[in-house]
Amino acid sequence: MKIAVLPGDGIGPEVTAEAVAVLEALGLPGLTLFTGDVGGAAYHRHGHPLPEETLVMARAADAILFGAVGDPACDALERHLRPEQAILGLRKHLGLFANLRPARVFAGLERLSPLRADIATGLDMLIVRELTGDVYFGAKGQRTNDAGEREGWDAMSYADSEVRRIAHVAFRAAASSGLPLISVDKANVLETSQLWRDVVVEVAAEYPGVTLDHMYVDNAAMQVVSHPERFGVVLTGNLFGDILSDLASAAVGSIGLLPSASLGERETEFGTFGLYEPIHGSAPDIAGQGKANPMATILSAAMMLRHSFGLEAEAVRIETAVAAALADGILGGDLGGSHGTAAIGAAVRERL
Ligand SMILES: NC(=O)c1ccc[n+]([C@@H]2O[C@H](COP(=O)([O-])OP(=O)(O)OC[C@H]3O[C@@H](n4cnc5c(N)ncnc54)[C@H](O)[C@@H]3O)[C@@H](O)[C@H]2O)c1
Ligand SMILES: CC(C)[C@H](C(=O)O)[C@@H](O)C(=O)O
Ligand SMILES: [Mg+2]
Repeated sequence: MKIAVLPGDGIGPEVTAEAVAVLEALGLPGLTLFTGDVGGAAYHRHGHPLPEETLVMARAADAILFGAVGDPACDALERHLRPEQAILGLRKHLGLFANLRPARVFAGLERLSPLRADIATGLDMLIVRELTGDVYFGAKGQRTNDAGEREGWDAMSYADSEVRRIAHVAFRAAASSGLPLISVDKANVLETSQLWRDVVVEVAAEYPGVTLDHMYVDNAAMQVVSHPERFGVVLTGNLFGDILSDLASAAVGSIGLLPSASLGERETEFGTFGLYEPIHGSAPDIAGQGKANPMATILSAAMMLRHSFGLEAEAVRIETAVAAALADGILGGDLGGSHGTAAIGAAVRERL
């Protein structure tokens, strides 16, 4: 079982080190880890945020554990050289179109949420975010318009097949969990969203047991914090999913708690090939201070064991240990506590 570990920038190396230590603490036989450069760290060393050798390593692995990329020192570089291109490039090159972002308030941990406890208690949703299309990957640029003014532009589009394959992922998740499905779009304004909605309705015919609703993204943002219990599986595009998942993380308590899995169609001998990362970024404001909460990355490692290695019991072991640490008051600064990165990692390992 080969895992490519790509720590990246800022707090990325700090949080991945703890997740790797958790994996090692499980003592799984046959686990081999390789480390590669991505992001600003790779740019500074190799002149490119996603060096060819990193891509080769990623392709050769059965799963990827990714930290975060992003470095303010690189923000003035041409876009194709910026750290963020590493994660966008990995998703695109590896065909990882299905991004699973579960957001859940653990039972008894409603107090971590800024929402009223009676509202927070119903928050348990799976955001299924399309990850390789939308305005992220359309043509873009800056130009001078006819009025002689500077203008920036980004083309948003989705092809039928792109919507269809991610819709199937969401419908399957809804069918197997018995949860209702809400598709989030902006079909009242955007043609891209109208096509999205039409395709989702077509796919729905294949899943008669799944309850489907559609919601405009502005309304969805409002309801995630006012009525989170209405959401089970949430199907949405790349941009809306990016925004809604940060919102959902705040409703849970912190962005330092939300993991993700990015999956494609490739199967290995162990499970589905995938990339696993916290939903947060490189957090330059707290990088290098040992303050980052590694739980999102540790929970991402649990998702890796589940989806890429078929190790459900070990995944649950990690998730239970994280929940136990939180219940015991092991809280990072992001949750109003004073535990540092290493202390949180150690506390999770003690509870495995
Ligand atoms: N997948 C990724 O690699 C990824 C994701 C998001 C942002 N980014 C990049 O990260 C950089 C910073 O972006 P940003 O500031 O908008 O978002 P961010 O997620 O890095 O940070 C937002 C806020 O949340 C806090 N935070 C984030 N993760 C935390 C953790 N584990 N523990 C405690 N606090 C945490 C940060 O300190 C900051 O105050 C940018 O370059 C951005 O492009 C990368
Ligand atoms: C860093 C950025 C490209 C990325 C995204 O927008 O997908 C991040 O915000 C995320 O949520 O993984
Ligand atoms: Mg994001």
